[in-house]
Amino acid sequence: MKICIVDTTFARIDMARYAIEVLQNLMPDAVIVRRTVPGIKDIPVEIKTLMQREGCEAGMVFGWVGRSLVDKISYAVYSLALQLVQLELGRHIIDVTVHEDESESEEELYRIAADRARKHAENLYLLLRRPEELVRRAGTGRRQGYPDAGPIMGGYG
Ligand SMILES: Cc1nc2c(=O)[nH]c(=O)nc-2n(C[C@H](O)[C@H](O)[C@H](O)CO)c1C
Repeated sequence: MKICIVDTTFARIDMARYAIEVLQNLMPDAVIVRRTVPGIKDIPVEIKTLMQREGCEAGMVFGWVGRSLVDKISYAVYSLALQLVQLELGRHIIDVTVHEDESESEEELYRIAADRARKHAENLYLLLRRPEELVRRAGTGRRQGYPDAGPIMGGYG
């Protein structure tokens, strides 16, 4: 089992290292192949060609989006491209992205980034190895980077 990972030099936190720790713990048999590109718009072609060349079962990508409108437009373009790559390959590529304006505090941004990377690595493990556990978690308000929102209990319908 191979997992492909692509991140960027634009990012201000090494998010991939947190995800790799979790993946190695949950899937010690998995081989992890990692590449780094300048920014998010360079990720789609890199993750696609890497997954095709390496035969990865799935991928994870780590992006950092700046505060400006042009940054956010770049993210929208990248996000669509990533969807197309997943559809073309028929493979999951988990998109771990931190938006720099999610917090004014660098400490909080660090916490968000590490939590999101770790939880999405667990999500990838569940997608690949424990799909029934994800079904069990349906509708439970899970979040990455923040505490879970939790489920809205019945009794309203
Ligand atoms: C405007 C902009 N914003 C971001 C960003 O928020 N995050 C990021 O990772 N990269 C950004 N880039 C750079 C592009 O992703 C890419 O690296 C360059 O256009 C070179 O291909 C650009 C050009």
